[in-house]
Formats: sequence, C-alpha cells, structure tokens
Amino acid sequence: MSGREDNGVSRMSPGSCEHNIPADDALAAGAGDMADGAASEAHPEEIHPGAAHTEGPCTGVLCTRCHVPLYQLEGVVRRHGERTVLDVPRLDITAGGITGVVGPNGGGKSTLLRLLALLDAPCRGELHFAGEAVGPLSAARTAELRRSVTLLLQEPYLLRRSVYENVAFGLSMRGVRDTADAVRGALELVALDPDVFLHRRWFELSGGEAQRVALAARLAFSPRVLLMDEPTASLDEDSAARIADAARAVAGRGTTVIVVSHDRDWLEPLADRILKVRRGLVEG
Ligand SMILES: Nc1ncnc2c1ncn2[C@@H]1O[C@H](COP(=O)(O)OP(=O)(O)OP(=O)(O)O)[C@@H](O)[C@H]1O
Repeated sequence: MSGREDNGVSRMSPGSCEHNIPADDALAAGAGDMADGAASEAHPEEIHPGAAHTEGPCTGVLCTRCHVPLYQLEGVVRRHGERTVLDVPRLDITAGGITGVVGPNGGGKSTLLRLLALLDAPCRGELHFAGEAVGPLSAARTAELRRSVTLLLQEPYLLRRSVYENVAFGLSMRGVRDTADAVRGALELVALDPDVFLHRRWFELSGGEAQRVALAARLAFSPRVLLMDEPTASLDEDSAARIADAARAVAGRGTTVIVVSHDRDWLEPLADRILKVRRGLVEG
C-alpha cells in the first residue's frame, strides 16, 4: 500500500537563480498540476506567432501546419546558486511522439523536465513553448500555458479519496461537470478495470496501482504534453509495461510524451528519440 495524500504544492526551489516563472500559483508537480485549470486539447492560433497558418486557425494538438517546434531552447542555462546545473545551447522538441531522457544521477534530467513543465524558467537564454517565449510572460499567461502540460513524478501523489475522485479531480477543476466517461476512459488507458477500481480508496491500492491512478488522473484531461520523471522506478515489469502502453496510446492521440528513466530496457523500445543529459549538457 503506498497511495498517499500530498497536496504536491511546493514553491520554486530555494537557492536557484531569480529567473523563475512569474506565477504565484507555481504548483510543483504532482496533484498541483491537476489543480491548475483547464487543459487545452486545441491550441489557439495566438500561441503560434509567425507560424504559417494559411488555411484558418490551428486546431490540432499535433499541428502539421505549424513549423514551430513545441519546445525551443536557446542558450538556456539553469543555475543553483553559483553552480550551473543545466546548459543547453540549442534544443528543439517537436510536437507528438515520445522523447526519452537518460543520464547519470545528478546529470540534470529533472532540472530539464521542470523547465519543460514550465515550473522553472531559464536563468539565462530563452525557452519557447509553442512559439511563445515563456520567461517574460505574465503569471496569468504562464498559468494558462501550464494547464496544458502535466508532470508525473516517481512518487504517486493521490488525494485521500476514492480512485474516482482522484481521477475526476483535475477535470472538475477545469470545469468539466460530467466526468464519468472521462474517468472510465482514463482508467482503461492505464489498464485498471473501472468496475474494479473506481470506488477503491487511496489506501486500497498497491504502489503500482497508485502510480497508474496518478497517471490516469493526468490523462483524463487530455494534456498536450505529458512529462514523466522515473514513472516506473518502483514498479514491477507488468505495471511498467502498462505505463508504456498508456504512453504509446496517448502519443498516438497527439499528446507529446517526454519521459526520464534509468531503465534503458524499458525506455528504448518506447521512445522515438533519446536525449542524453550528463553534467548539465544535453545530447541527441
Ligand atoms: N534545489 C536545488 N538546489 C541546489 N542544487 C540542486 C537543486 N536541485 C537540483 N540540484 C542539483 O542540480 C543537479 C542536477 O539535478 P537533477 O535533479 O536535475 O539531476 P537528475 O539527472 O534528475 O538526477 P537523478 O537521476 O539523480 O534524479 C544536481 O547536481 C543537483 O544536486
């Protein structure tokens, strides 16, 4: 039994440079991003300044008419105190597909993921998300963009409630009233039978089941980007395979999936592209 409640709320890491994203509701990963507001399946045209929309507004998650990568990092540096922990001269990540991130402990993988989750901003350089420079944005705009990005951590963050309430929570926060079908669909995506699990409480779940419920809670609102940091670290092979299946399924529907893992055997068959992060440098 490892399901537990954690509001998942933490502020920007102390000791980091001052260039954090200006949002007073800067919820860290976990339940925080579930509470962040409405996910946007479609991205409005205004977040693609300069993109070549010649046939009307861009409407798809995976927009084939936009020539703007989903993420563009240029000269991005992230520091903790005086120490540079990430230094990315240039990195583009296109929309769609599954990107794997590997590298040794302390290499900078989670630091990169937090930037991509729009939870931290570069200390130097520019991070563009869907064509929009993230650092200089208002808190409101940042919060809006962040609603389309979700981060699943190694530790499942669950509310002290039923599986149904956990998975419905993010949807309810986004103003969705009728959550029943979406909750069932999300549980099916992570291979948990809704008839069996819907009314289980958080403490009636194994660690692997809790992690899949945490993932279902994020998939329920169809995020544009799903980031996962070591999602299978404490899971057995079967649960890890179910997480991989869910990642493939949502990537097939247009969600961009970016996943950090030390388990190369699990990650390599899953990922379309692998980034290596070592000593703060990114290759691949
Ligand atoms: N809040 C912080 N304050 C100071 N240093 C930090 C902080 N967070 C991370 N670091 C440092 O930044 C570097 C990169 O850490 P990060 O967590 O990104 O590595 P990682 O590749 O995800 O490692 P692991 O595989 O162990 O999870 C490490 O040297 C770490 O000590």
